[in-house]
Amino acid sequence: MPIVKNVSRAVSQLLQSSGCGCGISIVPVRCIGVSPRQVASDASFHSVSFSESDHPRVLITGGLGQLGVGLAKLLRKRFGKNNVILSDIRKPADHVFHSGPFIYSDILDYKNLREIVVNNRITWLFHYSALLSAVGEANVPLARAVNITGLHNVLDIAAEHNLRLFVPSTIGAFGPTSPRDPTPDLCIQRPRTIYGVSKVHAELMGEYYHYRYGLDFRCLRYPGIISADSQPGGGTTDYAVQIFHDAMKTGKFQCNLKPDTRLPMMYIDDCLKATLEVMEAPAEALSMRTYNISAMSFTPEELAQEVQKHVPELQVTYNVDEVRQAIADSWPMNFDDSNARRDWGWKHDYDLPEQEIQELLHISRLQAGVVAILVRNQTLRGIQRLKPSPSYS
Ligand SMILES: NC(=O)C1=CN([C@@H]2O[C@H](COP(=O)(O)OP(=O)(O)OC[C@H]3O[C@@H](n4cnc5c(N)ncnc54)[C@H](O)[C@@H]3O)[C@@H](O)[C@H]2O)C=CC1
Ligand SMILES: CC(=O)[C@H](N)C(=O)O
Repeated sequence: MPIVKNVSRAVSQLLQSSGCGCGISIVPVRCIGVSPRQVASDASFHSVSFSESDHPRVLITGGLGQLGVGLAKLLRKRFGKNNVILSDIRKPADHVFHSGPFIYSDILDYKNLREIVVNNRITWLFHYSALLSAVGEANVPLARAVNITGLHNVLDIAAEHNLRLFVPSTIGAFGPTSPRDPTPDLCIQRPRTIYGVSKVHAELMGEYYHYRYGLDFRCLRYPGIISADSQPGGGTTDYAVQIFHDAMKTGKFQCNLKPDTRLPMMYIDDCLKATLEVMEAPAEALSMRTYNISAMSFTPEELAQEVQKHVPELQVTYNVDEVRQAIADSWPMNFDDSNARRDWGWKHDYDLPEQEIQELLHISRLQAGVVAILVRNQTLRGIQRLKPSPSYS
């Protein structure tokens, strides 16, 4: 039985354009001063643009989505607040704006992105901007621009300025002809979404730039990510976040996938930990540049049963969204991440249920004014309705 150790805040924004930068439709003209083609073909595989004793200076693109704010928090703890710049095309919430450097950056604006990298002497770039699977199918031209043209901009700038570059890929980079249970790192990849196609493209382009120009490209294929205090951006796995909000807010949850749809999932802390670990791994340890990472795998029915142990009144119904279901049916059911475990010691912390609670992890207020008590263990253990905490008001 797969379990989640945390409970999420806020409602899902499935297919909501504002959460995904869908207002952006112009692809600016590129202004390349130094093409990656001018990078020496015998350049070192290792990015050495900063002294190993220094902290990296980090830029996160698309940082206001589900994962970026948490990543910034983790990296700031590690490298110092002012060494990590969060960027996006959206306006940050007050608490995000005041938590560390934030800058506007549209990844489709090559010149602006380059300026930011140069002026801030960036050495590591985490490229999180993307349109996810469901919103991508709803706006293919925009997904193509953001996920492919944007990636090209980032790759060129990273190569020109010797950055260490992290680009996340996804279980969505596989398709119906890939082995699904489990899915290894190297196998047929013929995804049938623009999201998946753009992610395979990112994997291949990143690896090409690595071998051709020496770009220090690192990539993890994330499962669906479950988070407590951030909203999902319009993907197929969003239901696994939404169920917690609905359990807390209304006691009713309508799932848009069939009850037996099994997908790989991961708690956000594991995802961000893996991201930092692979970026810090010595280059010699990396036998590949794109790795699967895995933690748990569950179906909506299994997750609902687990949540109902804690919220017995939760009513779950199913109203299948054909687009999402077709996507989910083509994705891996279980992910083989043995290469990551062998090469750089990847190990997840949050997994199938274990009965002992270790410690209270986190308190998050939901929109409805209730508070979820989140416990630290491999299981979702307690949800309580409390008055809003003043600290969140
Ligand atoms: N959340 C998940 O379950 C998974 C996420 N990933 C990948 O991780 C990365 C981050 O994911 P999330 O935070 O969930 O995505 P998200 O959809 O929540 O956030 C993406 C962000 O990109 C920004 N963006 C859109 N167009 C932009 C542009 N032109 N310039 C700059 N920013 C732009 C949006 O404003 C948004 O804040 C993505 O690349 C995604 O593909 C991979 C697998 C699973
Ligand atoms: C698994 C992903 O890449 C994302 N959450 C999506 O469902 O599109």
